[in-house]
Amino acid sequence: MQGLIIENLTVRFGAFKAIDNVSINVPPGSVVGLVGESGSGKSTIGRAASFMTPYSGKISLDGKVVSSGDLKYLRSRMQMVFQDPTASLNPRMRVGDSIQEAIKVNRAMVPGEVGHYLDMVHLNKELADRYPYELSGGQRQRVAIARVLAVKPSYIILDEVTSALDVSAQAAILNLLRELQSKLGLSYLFISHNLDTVRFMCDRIAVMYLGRIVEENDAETFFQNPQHPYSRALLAAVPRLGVRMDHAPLTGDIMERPRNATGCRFQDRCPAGPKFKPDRDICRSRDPQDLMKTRGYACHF
Ligand SMILES: Nc1ncnc2c1ncn2[C@@H]1O[C@H](COP(=O)(O)OP(=O)(O)OP(=O)(O)O)[C@@H](O)[C@H]1O
Repeated sequence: MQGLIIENLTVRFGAFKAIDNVSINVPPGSVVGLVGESGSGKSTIGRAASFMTPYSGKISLDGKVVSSGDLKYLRSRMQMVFQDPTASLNPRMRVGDSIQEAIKVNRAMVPGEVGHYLDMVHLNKELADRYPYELSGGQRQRVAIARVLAVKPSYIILDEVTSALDVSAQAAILNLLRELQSKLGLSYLFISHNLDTVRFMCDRIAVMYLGRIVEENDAETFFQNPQHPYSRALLAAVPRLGVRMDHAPLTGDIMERPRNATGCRFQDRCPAGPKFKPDRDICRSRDPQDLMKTRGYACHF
């Protein structure tokens, strides 16, 4: 059967059972959200599926059961992006070298490929010469995504990928991930405690509570009519919920980085216009109020 299929996964840390017999299926081309409060076991599922944590149970990718002996196969088909891009990028490696390293894991590099992957995540090719510390948090996360894309995986586990970013960078990264998903036909296991972002991103949602999945449903049903009392409590704890961009924009479009002296190509739509300084090369508005006024139009940076 096609897809990332996790069956009867159990993870123990000593006597503590962090994951208790969890099964979850990420069909090809879909985005499945994993939500739940802190400590419920979301990240442990992601780490176990990537063989970073020992587990019992069965994990298969497009019909092939994978084990710790199949790491090369697994890494070529499935990749993971973490909350903190600083931790996943080598601080001593220039951005371009870092992407090149990821490309060369499975194949020979084609000239211009580094630039191609920077382009895919909407970063200027000139950033290839910079070190991670010379980038913003949003730019670093884009580089982490570019590295993952360079391996050409079909499945990506995204673990709280926007949690460390400010609101405008969060919106831009979410838009980028959706764009890449539809363009490349990727499948995501999207781990988040933020129900707004989950609603924006996901087709299906699984709810974790104390190491177990207590509800799994398609996204709209989950938000309209949650079945489990814990799901209802989780939703009730959110002061305000957004909706998917297709219906009414939560995060809107992405403001492009200014490409020339005349500035951002969305400048005419940017209510933060007076704050925009073309000479500074970035949209200056990072104020959530501005984002709300713009219905979420957010600059990349
Ligand atoms: N290496 C470890 N050793 C011992 N216990 C661990 C380890 N990793 C995770 N745990 C425990 O397993 C449980 C699940 O942790 P996990 O990080 O998966 O939760 P989470 O839902 O991702 O939380 P958060 O949203 O805060 O990241 C927690 O009780 C945590 O303390």
